[in-house]
Amino acid sequence: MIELQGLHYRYAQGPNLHFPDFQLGPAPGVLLRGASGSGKSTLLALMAGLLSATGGVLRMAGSDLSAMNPRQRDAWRGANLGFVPQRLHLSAALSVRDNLCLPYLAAGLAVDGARVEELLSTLGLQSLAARRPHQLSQGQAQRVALARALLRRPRLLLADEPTASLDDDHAAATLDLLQQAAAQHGAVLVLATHDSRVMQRLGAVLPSLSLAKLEYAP
Ligand SMILES: Nc1ncnc2c1ncn2[C@@H]1O[C@H](COP(=O)(O)OP(=O)(O)OP(=O)(O)O)[C@@H](O)[C@H]1O
Repeated sequence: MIELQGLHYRYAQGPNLHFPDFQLGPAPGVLLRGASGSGKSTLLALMAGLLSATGGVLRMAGSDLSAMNPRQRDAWRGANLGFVPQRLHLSAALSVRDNLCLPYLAAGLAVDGARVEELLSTLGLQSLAARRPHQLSQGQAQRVALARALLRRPRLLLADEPTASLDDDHAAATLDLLQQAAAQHGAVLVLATHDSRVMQRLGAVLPSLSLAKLEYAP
């Protein structure tokens, strides 16, 4: 499902990041761990097909992303990936329900109203569907972002530092929700974090891919 071999990425004005070889066995997901600046967000962007590797192999859900051009990666992303970003990027002008319709419209697809209602229901958002994002708590807004990520039945669910700005109780609830939602919707969870609370809560359930100190190009 996920395989890294000799993967590296060089920023034009920055470091040459080398990622460890890795293969995800039969597990419900993986934790991307490492200190600040070790490359977690970069690896997540490579895994999401948003960046193109400088070299090496990156296989995700049966596809070699490193061999695709940007257009192929865009198509792959739409079909296979749900992304919960650190900043949720909900549209302030739209209701919760319309925020969930937006990805279909942006992709030029007909809105799957039944799927929108299903996610509103399974994520406990039905009573909030007419509200706008500023009328939600942070946890509720995060659930909307999670629902949005799951809309198109992704095989992979990527989350970037989902507990970064949360207190202990909300962090625990968010991790449980991500894990349950991924399992319920049949997606493999990839969670980037440097939060030790994530390790404490999910370390026994999910294997880790630990990023080491940066290696700069000679
Ligand atoms: N656009 C860029 N240009 C040049 N260097 C960059 C760029 N983006 C990131 N870097 C560098 O690449 C390295 C990895 O950054 P990255 O954001 O992937 O780390 P991270 O582990 O996600 O950090 P954090 O936990 O602080 O978010 C850092 O040294 C960073 O300074």
